[in-house]
Amino acid sequence: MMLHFTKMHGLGNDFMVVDLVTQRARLEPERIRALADRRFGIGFDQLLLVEPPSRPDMDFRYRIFNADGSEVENCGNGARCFARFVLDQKLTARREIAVQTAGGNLLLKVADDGRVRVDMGTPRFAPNEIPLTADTQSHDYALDVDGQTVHLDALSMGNPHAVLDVESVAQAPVTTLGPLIEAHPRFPRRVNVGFMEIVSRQQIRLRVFERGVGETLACGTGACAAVVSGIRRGLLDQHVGVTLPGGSLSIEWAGSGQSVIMTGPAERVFDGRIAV
Ligand SMILES: N[C@H](CCC[C@H](N)C(=O)O)C(=O)O
Repeated sequence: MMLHFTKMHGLGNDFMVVDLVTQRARLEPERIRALADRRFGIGFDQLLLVEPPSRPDMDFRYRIFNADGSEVENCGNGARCFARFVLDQKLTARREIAVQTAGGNLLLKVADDGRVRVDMGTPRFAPNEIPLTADTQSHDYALDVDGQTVHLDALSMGNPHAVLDVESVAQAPVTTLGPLIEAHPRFPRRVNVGFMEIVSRQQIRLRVFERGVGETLACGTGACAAVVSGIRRGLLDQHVGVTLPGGSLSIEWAGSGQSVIMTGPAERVFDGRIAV
């Protein structure tokens, strides 16, 4: 069968987006990996499947799969592209959209200028909610990584994030340390690894080695996790600009028990169809 899709990106974090409201398809992990291949397939960081909701108070459900075929709980850049997609496809006319994900429910608002504001829910810090093997909750975990001790913060934005402070993202060991932490045994479901350079109390630079993908040009949940980590350690103010290799996001967090608010762009690149 032929499956229609739209290629989209949020600051260069790119997606294959599929409407499974008006189409039917079942994509196994092996097929997702093949479609994600940037030479033999379409090429993407994540696959986003748009489905009808399973609850009457929600407008849609959206499922997220990394390029390695693993299904995950949340995707910030994907949420913005999802909102743009359902409006462009006329699957809704609402500019405020409630969507279910495996990691929790999100509220999306599409502005007239096309930027999307996402209520990303509240961060979670308990080790068993990240998940992270640890005796007590902290914002400074010491991990033995290949014989060296690495200090990091860790939290959940629905999906797991580790946050490391670095002097300079340009010199950060993203490609060497990133995969070692991503697969570290103390993160039983693996982890996304953010390398944060604090520029001021209102500005950071960030690079992210994403679970199931590798380094991406941007990571929305990673930007949320880094800002939350900086705020809770007293290093950042409530509203922070995050500069990633693919562009900038605005992140706000008013503190414990409050939602993280992310605002940024979402772009369509092309429509296509592929045999599945
Ligand atoms: N790699 C992530 C999912 C995608 C997150 C990212 N693309 C974003 O914008 O939040 C994980 O395994 O949890």
